[in-house]
Amino acid sequence: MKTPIIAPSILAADFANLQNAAEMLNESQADWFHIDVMDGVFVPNISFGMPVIKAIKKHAKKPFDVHLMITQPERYIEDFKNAGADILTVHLEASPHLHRTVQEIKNHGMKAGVSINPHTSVELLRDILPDLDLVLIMSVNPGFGGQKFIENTFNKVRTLRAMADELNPNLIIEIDGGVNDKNAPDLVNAGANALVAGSFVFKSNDPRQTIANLKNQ
Ligand SMILES: O=C(CO)[C@H](O)[C@H](O)COP(=O)(O)O
Repeated sequence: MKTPIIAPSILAADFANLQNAAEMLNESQADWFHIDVMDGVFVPNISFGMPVIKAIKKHAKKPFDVHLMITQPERYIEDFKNAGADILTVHLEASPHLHRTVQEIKNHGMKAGVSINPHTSVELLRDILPDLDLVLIMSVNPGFGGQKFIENTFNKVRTLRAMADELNPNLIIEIDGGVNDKNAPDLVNAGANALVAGSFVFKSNDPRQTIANLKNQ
């Protein structure tokens, strides 16, 4: 089995100790920091924004994989670049001119990702797929950590990997929501190559070991 990229989600960390969380991730086998930005409009929850990302960046030694769960994300591309984003992912459902948004992200020197909600068909990505570095498939309804993984995600990963083999073989397929040591191997076998894990990592007794286990199963 191929070794996946592991991107622990800061959403599940102790917000009063984000420096500790960053140092733990620096020392772990995590590949990226996953940063969830929520606006209370696109999703029914508010997380944090640019100032908090900048503060974490000061202590981080790995790329920032920033997932925008906000409406019209094109308004803030430069701000997230300045805050420290290396990969910027926007929702297909939130950006009416997605092609332009993706080009703008790349023009700002970041890798470009598009995310889809559980109800959105991967087929809707076909025409934008050659332009993307990453697709993030939500395996829970976005807005909250700690939810149950939606099993239909496996079908979506298989369909998307087949599309990517044809249109964009280097595409990173990232899964976000309810990821744990039970579903991770099957996700990778289905074609995913990046896994976000929030609660499973940060609520475990030994987050560093949990990350190592996810990476090396
Ligand atoms: O994007 C998210 C929520 O919208 C979180 O990244 C995702 O839910 C991961 O958290 P957990 O691993 O606890 O499910």
